[in-house]
Amino acid sequence: MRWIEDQCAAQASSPISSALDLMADCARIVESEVIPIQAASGRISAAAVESHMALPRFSQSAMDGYGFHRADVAAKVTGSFPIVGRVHAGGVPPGAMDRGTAIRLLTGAAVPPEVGAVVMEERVQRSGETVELQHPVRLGDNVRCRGEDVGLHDVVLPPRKRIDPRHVALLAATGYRTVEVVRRIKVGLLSTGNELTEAGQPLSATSVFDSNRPMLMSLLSQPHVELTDLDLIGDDLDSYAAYLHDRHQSLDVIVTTGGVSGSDADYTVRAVEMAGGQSQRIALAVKPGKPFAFGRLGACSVVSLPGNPMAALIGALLFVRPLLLTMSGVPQAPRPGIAAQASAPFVHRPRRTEFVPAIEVGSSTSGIPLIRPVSGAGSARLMSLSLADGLAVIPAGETDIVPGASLLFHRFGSDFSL
Ligand SMILES: Nc1nc2c(c(=O)[nH]1)N[C@H]1C(S)=C(S)[C@@H](COP(=O)(O)OP(=O)(O)OC[C@H]3O[C@@H](n4cnc5c(N)ncnc54)[C@H](O)[C@@H]3O)O[C@H]1N2
Ligand code: MOO
Repeated sequence: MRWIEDQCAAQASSPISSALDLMADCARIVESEVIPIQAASGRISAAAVESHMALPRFSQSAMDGYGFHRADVAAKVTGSFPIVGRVHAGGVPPGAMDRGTAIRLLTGAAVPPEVGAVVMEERVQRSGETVELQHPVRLGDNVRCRGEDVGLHDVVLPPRKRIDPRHVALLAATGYRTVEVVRRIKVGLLSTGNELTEAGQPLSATSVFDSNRPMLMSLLSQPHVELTDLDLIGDDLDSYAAYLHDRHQSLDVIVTTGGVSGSDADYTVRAVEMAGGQSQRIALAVKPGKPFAFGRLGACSVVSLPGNPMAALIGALLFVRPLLLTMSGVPQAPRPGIAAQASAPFVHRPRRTEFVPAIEVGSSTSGIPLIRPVSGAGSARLMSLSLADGLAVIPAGETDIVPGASLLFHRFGSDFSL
């Protein structure tokens, strides 16, 4: 395992990328499994899937209408055509079709090879068993050609791609019933702190409800993740270490919150070590979210996030979700975000990249979203966070942001899927 002690020693705090690099270096890509395609939405493909067929497999009518001979279409013949047959979707076309005739075709029907175009039924006059074509049509009109959608051997599912219902449809249309996906990453979540109480249990005068674990359970409840609730752990080093030792073998990742900032009452790093693993505390140049640790217990990665709720959320967004994708073999993509403009000051002390809960208040004359900080935000506060539309990012090197200045903004919905 490559640690980053040198960097930490050189800088009072480490950039976000150091923690990501450290985790990526240690992350192992998990195995794959084969599952029914109906269950594959949200899972990550393990390998490229090629089509064994062209789509459409045969030329099809795109409309309910009439097919005309390609020689007549090419010669722009109009007038009255006897109807010599009828093909519905799934039906088999009759034998060879002569010039000067028309064939009734329903949407999806196989188009006989002689047909050069299909004319919608609304565009012709039908009387008895003849059809009147008043205007010439173009070759190929309303015909779906064999292979125009998918070619034989086209990749219908790229590797390491998050599968969604569109891919499921494409797999089904090309005849697949199952697909090979990355197995779900087994993640255990625990909260630490003697002050914490499970919602629904009586509170003592100085205790607080555990909000981090429910928050992270819902944040990480994703199709490519198999979550285990590891409950609340009190501030007792021996039992914390014994618990980690017991539980880590069946998990790929343990995420902890609280007890990581390094005081004599913060047990997480020591508990990982006492359980037989290693853990590295890193002071990150991120606000909120500075105290952080990453370690290994056997094959299980242990990500330790700070206890303050907003800091825990930022840590999970910045580090835990990317780690789970890395373990699924998905290459890290730059975090999305949009350019926004400050409509009010953002107070910022340099040194840490700051994520500020912000509200969209409109857009500038050039269409750029205008944002202002939510009042009363803080690492330990939840109301301001829940009122925000997203997080504004103030780079470590900046000072206060003045109205009119540009800012990167991550919408909770589109950028973080909250
Ligand atoms: N002397 C220092 N004190 C603190 C530092 C520091 O650098 N030096 N860092 C501060 C920062 S920044 C943060 S963030 C917190 C993180 O500390 P810990 O990770 O050790 O977390 P705790 O001390 O256990 O808890 C902090 C705070 O959060 C509440 N908490 C914890 N877990 C939960 C939970 N599951 N649900 C709801 N609330 C939770 C806890 O009660 C505390 O109020 O440390 C600062 N201190
Ligand atoms: O950085 Mo702490 O993580 O501000 O709350």
